[in-house]
Amino acid sequence: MSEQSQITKAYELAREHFSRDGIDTEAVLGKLDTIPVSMHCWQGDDVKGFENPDGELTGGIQVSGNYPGRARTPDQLRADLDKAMSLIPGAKRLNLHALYLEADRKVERDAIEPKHFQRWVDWAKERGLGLDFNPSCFSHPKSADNRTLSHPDAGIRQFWIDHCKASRKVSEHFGRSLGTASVMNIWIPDGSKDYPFDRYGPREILKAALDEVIAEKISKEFHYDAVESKLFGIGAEAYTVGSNEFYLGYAATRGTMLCLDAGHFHPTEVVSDKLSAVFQYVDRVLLHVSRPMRWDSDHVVLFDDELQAIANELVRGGTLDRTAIGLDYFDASINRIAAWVIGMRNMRKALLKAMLEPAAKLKAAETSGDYALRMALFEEHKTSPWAAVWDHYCQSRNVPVGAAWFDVVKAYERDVLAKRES
Ligand SMILES: C[C@H](O)[C@H](O)[C@@H](O)C(=O)CO
Ligand SMILES: [Mn+2]
Repeated sequence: MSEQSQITKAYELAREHFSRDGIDTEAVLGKLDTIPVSMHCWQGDDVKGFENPDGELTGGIQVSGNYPGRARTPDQLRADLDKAMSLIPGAKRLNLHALYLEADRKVERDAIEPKHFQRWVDWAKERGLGLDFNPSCFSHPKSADNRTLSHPDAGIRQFWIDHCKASRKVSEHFGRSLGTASVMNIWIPDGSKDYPFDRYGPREILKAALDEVIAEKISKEFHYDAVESKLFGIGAEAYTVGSNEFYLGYAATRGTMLCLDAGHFHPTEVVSDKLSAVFQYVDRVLLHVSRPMRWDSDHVVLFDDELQAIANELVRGGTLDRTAIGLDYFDASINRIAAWVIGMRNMRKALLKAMLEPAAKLKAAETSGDYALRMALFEEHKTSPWAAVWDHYCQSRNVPVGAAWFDVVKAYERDVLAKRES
């Protein structure tokens, strides 16, 4: 029997298995197809961008590793994205940072315009992709002292306010051009290395600055604002202006999205437990799915317990429609395209596995207080034939099944990446 027929046969058995719990796997796969995952452009070039690629990465985030083949031009990055996306099933978006503009001369951040991203828009349109956006408030001389939107100097602060305002115009242009709203996430590195005297003042300034940034109404048909909290950064260990409490309050009172980055909390805290809490107060959430390793290390997303717990929460809580899922990590120590593919496939795998849970039985067991049954069902689902459904999903969506995608990445590495300057 051919491998293709084996996959189909295994799927038919799995389909029967899940139908016994009233789950229609075809309907699940149809739904899965429609859930977009936003792939972050910055995994492809170690967060360097095209404004000043030789500049230093600042803002308390770090890329480690020196694997050859990094994209050095927008065309190279787009080619790498195409290759990665061809190996990932389901709906995808691309998440761009302002650093990835294209211009024939230097454009200051407060002067970026939609035209500097038009080639990205054309590329996305040809592929039927949505675009998301981020102002880049780091890796710049004006962010050197770890203050941007909360800067005490009104001139510097205004520069960053204007950058964020200009970014909203770019984001709106994405939404208008592509017919799908762009989510624009504001993350700033503002904080301090050691204990500050004044924790209140900078937060008061930040609140006013953000209010100025979002003052102009933009239709949600085209654009959403999101704000991303953080616990600490390198060089900002003692105090982060945009903390979780700050942004939760901001999003709840201003009606913006709240961005939860899986690496931005105390190591024993998990985003999966926060979702059902914040959804009581904010309408929409942006997820930065990442993998912290002892700190906000931005490791490649694995198919691990927390990823599954995040997906379970979105499915069980019925909040998928209120969530924008994006990835956020940057690993320069391995093939960068493989890093994208692994994380993106894992995200979708976790969503699929969550959608195949015997939800009705689990709910009934919990409601009736039969916690042993609940535990048994959880445990049995771990080894249910969900992986056969995943293989069929990949096969039927014309992307490689199993690790076959890795051969494609290796061939691309040999034929394309290895020929790039080192
Ligand atoms: C480059 C990203 O915007 C950045 O990683 C941000 O989202 C973040 O998580 C900073 O720690
Ligand atoms: Mn993030």
